[in-house]
Amino acid sequence: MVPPLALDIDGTLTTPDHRIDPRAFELLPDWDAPIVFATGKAFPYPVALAHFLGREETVIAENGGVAYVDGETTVVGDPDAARAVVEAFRERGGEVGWGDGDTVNRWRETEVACSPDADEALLREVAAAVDDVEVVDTGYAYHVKSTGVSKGRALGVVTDALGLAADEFVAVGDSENDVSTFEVAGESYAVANADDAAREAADEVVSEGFMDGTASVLDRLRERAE
Ligand SMILES: O=C(O)COP(=O)(O)O
Ligand SMILES: [Mg+2]
Repeated sequence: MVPPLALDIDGTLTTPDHRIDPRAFELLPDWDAPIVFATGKAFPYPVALAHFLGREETVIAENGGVAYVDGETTVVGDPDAARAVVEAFRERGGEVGWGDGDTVNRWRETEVACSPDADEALLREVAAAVDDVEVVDTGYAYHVKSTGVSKGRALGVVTDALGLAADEFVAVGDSENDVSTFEVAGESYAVANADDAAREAADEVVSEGFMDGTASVLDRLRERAE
């Protein structure tokens, strides 16, 4: 039997230019165990991915702020604190940086994401003045979020609902927001493009980057199961 998976999305199932790698549509629909998509993106993104892969919508969004399994949604974190930080950041001249419309934050319920082009030093300075709020850099955004909210904690909520233990899962990821997943999963892999925090936390750093790395892990898990 192949193991259940906890998969990050950006940097892990994508190409270097941020597209879903087409191999996700070959490798994941028939994976014969649960898959949890665990992302920093807002709730609709992993739901849509699971939907279009023909998988159960079992997802963690907003770095653990939102978890969805078996039709149940769990929301944790203090969105008002995150919004207050971003408001103060704006008052001091900072820009969230996604342009008009801002679909990155439109459906976000527990945190606020700023563009990688945003003024990181100013954002961190403003956030440091507020209790229980932190800034997490995924390489794709700076997330202003409640401390204590994490993908790893949300994975506990999801695995309980599935009647599984987190340590039965194999996790693949690429950044700081995957460290908590790596800590609770039974086995963890960082792809070659991973940041230092993810590399350090992973059981293994694979030699290929992005979906090449993830595909190599999945191949290995399948061979092992045979
Ligand atoms: O939304 C981000 O910043 C990163 O998303 P990810 O957790 O799927 O890599
Ligand atoms: Mg990622």
